[in-house]
Amino acid sequence: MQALNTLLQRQPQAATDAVRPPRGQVAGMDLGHRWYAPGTHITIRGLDKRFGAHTLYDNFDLDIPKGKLISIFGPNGCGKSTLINMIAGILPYDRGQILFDGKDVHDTRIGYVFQNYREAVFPWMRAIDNIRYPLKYLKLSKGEKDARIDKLVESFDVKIDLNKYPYEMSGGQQQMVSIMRSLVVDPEVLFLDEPFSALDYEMTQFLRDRLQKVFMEKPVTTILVSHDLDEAVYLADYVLLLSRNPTRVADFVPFDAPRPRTAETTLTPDFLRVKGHSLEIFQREVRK
Ligand SMILES: Nc1ncnc2c1ncn2[C@@H]1O[C@H](COP(=O)(O)OP(=O)(O)OP(=O)(O)O)[C@@H](O)[C@H]1O
Repeated sequence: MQALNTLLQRQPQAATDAVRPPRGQVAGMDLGHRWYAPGTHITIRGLDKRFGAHTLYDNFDLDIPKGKLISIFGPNGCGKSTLINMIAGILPYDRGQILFDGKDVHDTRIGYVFQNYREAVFPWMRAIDNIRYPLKYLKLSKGEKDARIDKLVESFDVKIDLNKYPYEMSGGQQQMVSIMRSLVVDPEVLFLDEPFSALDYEMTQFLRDRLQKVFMEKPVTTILVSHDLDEAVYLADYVLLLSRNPTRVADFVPFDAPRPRTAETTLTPDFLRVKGHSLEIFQREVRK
């Protein structure tokens, strides 16, 4: 709950001299001593993370493109959640730099959906108040806030009564509330840590489709951790395959099937090729 509160209460601050990146740290320019390409949103350089004597990340570099959905897939315990938590600014790292368009995470609006929705939604608030909650930290008029909520409710095609409390809702409905709450701030970056793994198939399909719809309306840089390779490929613009520790990028595989993707997408040669290739890399890493 602590991490959640920190995230929900984080307001983008005006850039100050203390947090403004040094001259030259803009997309397409030299970031310190390394080049990064135009179109890059998040740059990770020289990241180290240790848990006690165990080195999880050692001088790790990664570029994440803007407005794309990246699925992270890799062996158990390779550090998928640790990576997104470090990028989202809720877990400290030992060394390195993570910048968003040259900005610090504290100057970036982010949305985060946790796997465990039961601990993520506020049980004492109605669904609608859960969704509205992060807006109290943004400088918007009441009319603007209402308009945001109305648009989200419309996008998600919500059929349930949002005046209900979480305990009156199914797990899938609670996770939908959690996803809507992460989107209401109009995030620059959206983090999804296994958001569907505890949900039934029907609800998973529904929420994947809603997410795709929102993403098509406005492509927001999204980082998804998934244990389901079909899901990882189905939703992704790129599948980031991680190795065993110390964690490296094993591959970064593009998948550019048109959206919205449907059940038919999973039967296309392109989908089967990307999935087959990803599985091969995964099995190679697991055997190491
Ligand atoms: N707070 C912590 N203290 C000590 N070790 C930790 C901590 N958090 C994670 N680890 C260790 O770091 C490694 C990576 O954990 P992480 O949860 O990031 O992996 P993951 O790839 O998301 O795992 P999974 O596939 O099981 O979801 C694991 O070995 C884990 O035990």
